[in-house]
Amino acid sequence: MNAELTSFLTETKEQVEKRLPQVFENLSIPETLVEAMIYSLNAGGKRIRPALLLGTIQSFGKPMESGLDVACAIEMIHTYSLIHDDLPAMDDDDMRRGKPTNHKVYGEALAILAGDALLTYSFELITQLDREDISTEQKLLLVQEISKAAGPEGMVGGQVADIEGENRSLSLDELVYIHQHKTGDLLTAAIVSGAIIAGASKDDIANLRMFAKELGLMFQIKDDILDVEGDQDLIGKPIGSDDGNNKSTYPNLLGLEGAKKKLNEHMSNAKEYLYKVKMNHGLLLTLTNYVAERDH
Ligand SMILES: CC(C)=CCC/C(C)=C/COP(=O)(O)OP(=O)(O)O
Ligand SMILES: C=C(C)CCOP(=O)(O)OP(=O)(O)O
Repeated sequence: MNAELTSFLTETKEQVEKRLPQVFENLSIPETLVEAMIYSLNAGGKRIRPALLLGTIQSFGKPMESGLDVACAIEMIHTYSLIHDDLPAMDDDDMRRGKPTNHKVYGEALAILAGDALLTYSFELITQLDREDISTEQKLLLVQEISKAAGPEGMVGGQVADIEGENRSLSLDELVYIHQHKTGDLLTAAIVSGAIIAGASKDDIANLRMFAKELGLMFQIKDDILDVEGDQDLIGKPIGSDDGNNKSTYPNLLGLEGAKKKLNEHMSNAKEYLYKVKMNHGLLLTLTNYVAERDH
């Protein structure tokens, strides 16, 4: 990873991790609930969605600070999805981000409710934004974009298709549907939200959306590849869990080399769309390379 990207990822991670606990201050919440929410939020993670959102704002020459709370909101939605994905009714995983999963520490009921609270509070946070540089119309666009990405047509729909696809072999089209919605849509929402906050034009948003769709596929294909050849200590959970859960993955369907070839094809497509956007491309290009080359 180049030094500039390392410092960008470190800086955005630090900003988000400082802000996240602050957004729960002065709220009247049962102590165990806030503890369970903060447990998973604090458990680490690459914070790639906040980095993409903030990086998009910066690439349009606007102050990243304007997107900090929305970046936190999207990280809260992502964290809820991981808490629920790990539940016994879903992937039944014991470890996440190098720590016991939320339900292992707090029990299933509280894990479900901590996820629910993270999801709902994320939207409360966006509607409460009080900044001169974000209009009411922009807030409405953000809520529309993010709720659609997280909801039945987005991440939830993708997760249902993923569960229904277990124990049978899927076609590539079916797998693309799952990857795009389960993973790609929230990553897309992060990038498009950055563009909305930066006041980007409709054309630029449309091209960024196409870029993000390709990036979302890349992200999950790489996750599948890491599940085969990654390092357990870096990933923070056992490798081979996709096989254990009888999931169809790119490496299962196309072989490891075939999966890597697809990853590269989507990377080329992503960069083509990115070059069409009127912005400074450098940062999002390096983030695209990072998605393909990351080790966890
Ligand atoms: C509505 C819900 C609960 C959505 C979950 C979405 C999601 C991306 C789960 C992780 O996928 P994964 O199982 O492929 O990733 P990991 O290998 O990290 O568990
Ligand atoms: C969508 C997928 C593949 C689940 C894991 O997401 P990340 O790889 O972003 O997980 P963290 O870094 O946030 O733990």
